[in-house]
Amino acid sequence: MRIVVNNVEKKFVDSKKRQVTALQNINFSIEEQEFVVLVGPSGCGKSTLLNIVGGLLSPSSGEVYFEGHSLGKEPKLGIVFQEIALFPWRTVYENVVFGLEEQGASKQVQREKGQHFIDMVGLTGFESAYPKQLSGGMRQRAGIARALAVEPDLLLMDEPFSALDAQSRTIMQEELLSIWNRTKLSTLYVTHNIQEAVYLADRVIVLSRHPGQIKQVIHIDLPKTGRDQDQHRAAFERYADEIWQLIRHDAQEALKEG
Ligand SMILES: Nc1ncnc2c1ncn2[C@@H]1O[C@H](COP(=O)(O)OP(=O)(O)OP(=O)(O)O)[C@@H](O)[C@H]1O
Repeated sequence: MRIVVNNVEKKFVDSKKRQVTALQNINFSIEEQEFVVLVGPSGCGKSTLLNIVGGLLSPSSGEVYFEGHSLGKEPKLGIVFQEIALFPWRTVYENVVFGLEEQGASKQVQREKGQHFIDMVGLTGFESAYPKQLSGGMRQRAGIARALAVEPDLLLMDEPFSALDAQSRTIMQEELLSIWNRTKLSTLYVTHNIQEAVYLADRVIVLSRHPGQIKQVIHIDLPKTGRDQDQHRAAFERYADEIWQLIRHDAQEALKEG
């Protein structure tokens, strides 16, 4: 399935009743089994765009559609946010199977799929733990398992590791890539971390701000595994530098505006 974002524009009214154009003229697609990363400075509209693709916000104009999707059947989405919205009163297992329950899956299907994805994210043995008993990284793993459990057509991730310390973040990036290599889910991933974008993406979409527009699209022509190995270091840094040069000015402006 292919996800098409066609001429999307989003306007908000700010606290001073002024109209703000958060996104303008946004056109791109996410191909089947493609990992697309949206990158850009603070306030460029990354989260707004992800929420529009996920149907959580409506565009002011334009549309998002799922090509090759059977009519009458809603596409399934898996969403992972920065602050994982796990239910505190549910165990890891109960959180992971939440979407399956909503879909009306049988208890047996819930058990099989729930355990499969708990194992996949490395939480075997923590099925009965409650979110408050887990580290930040483990909570994100549970959130990812919950998103994967519904076997989504599209996985949406909004800065899923930004609240983690640097080491946990690196480990989670590696694990996400390994999970992705097994599931090959079409993914839209938001970050303002350039290294993360180059490490994960098939394609990086760089947004500019005021209004948020697509500044450039960069294909990362590196193998999907081992991008951090020595032989790819020079190319990796070239991509990272190219993206930084595109963002630099906007990032400085964003900083001045606080
Ligand atoms: N509900 C809202 N009402 C008014 N303005 C909004 C609303 N949501 C977002 N905006 C504005 O739209 C623009 C884009 O915001 P958005 O949160 O999508 O950016 P972002 O790139 O995800 O930022 P960050 O990296 O800081 O999370 C900003 O100028 C923001 O202030």
